[in-house]
Amino acid sequence: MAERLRLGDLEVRYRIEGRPDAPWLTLCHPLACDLSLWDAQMAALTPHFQVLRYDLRGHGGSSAPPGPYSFPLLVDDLLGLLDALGIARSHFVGLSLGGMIGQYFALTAPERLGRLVLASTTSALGPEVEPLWRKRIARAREGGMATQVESFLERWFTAPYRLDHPALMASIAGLICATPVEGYAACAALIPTLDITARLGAIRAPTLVLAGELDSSTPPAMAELITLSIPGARQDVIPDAAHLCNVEQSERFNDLLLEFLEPQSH
Ligand SMILES: O=C(O)CC1=CCC(=O)O1
Repeated sequence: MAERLRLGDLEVRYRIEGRPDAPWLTLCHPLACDLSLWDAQMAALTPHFQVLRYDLRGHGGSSAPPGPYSFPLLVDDLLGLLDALGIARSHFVGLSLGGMIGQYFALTAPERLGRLVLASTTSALGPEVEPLWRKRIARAREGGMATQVESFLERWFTAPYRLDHPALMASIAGLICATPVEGYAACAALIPTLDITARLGAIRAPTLVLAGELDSSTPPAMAELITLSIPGARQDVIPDAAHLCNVEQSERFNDLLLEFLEPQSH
């Protein structure tokens, strides 16, 4: 069952599942989603870890304080949550926006981090994407989150997968529509500002970088740049997956997580 706690200006919704005696593993979701985005991982992870998943500021059941937000603020939220729950150290899996937060987390509080998985993410999209994100935010403000659904689903899943999974597409569309416009706008505005590649050499956590082979939002080349920048990082490309590779190829994604996180060694 999800719980809530207050951290300063933020009420955060989170869920803890898994083995109480096992190492902590924290899951951080993408833009316009919530903690349910990890549902397809839970059966594989909970026998081995104490899994914490939470809704980002401005998303799901967490509150949406007015923007602007910043990556350091999103990391403060995460650290506040870990502190409040008495979690000294956790592995971390972040996908897309969650992976951007993961890079900041690794640099800000290395002593709180075990192993790091950065999935479908980037260390810099480049200033040229700023007008695109500005337009998306403006459309969401004018017409609501329903205006974002079609293009998100097209970027997040391959066409054959969308056609074969209409009920799942409807449920993901529901997540997008349920995201408060303010929270979406404040988080989406951060994406074109990300420019952290030059700092990644300071990350010491063992790191796995995952990319969907067919991801047009954060293609494998962006994963490769992260992998080359973090000392000792490993990379895997997941075939037949677009941006939300943890959903579209959940079995392969879960296998790669478990292989990297080596739960039996704890
Ligand atoms: O939706 C996209 O195209 C890419 C994206 C950036 C941050 C995020 O969570 O998704």
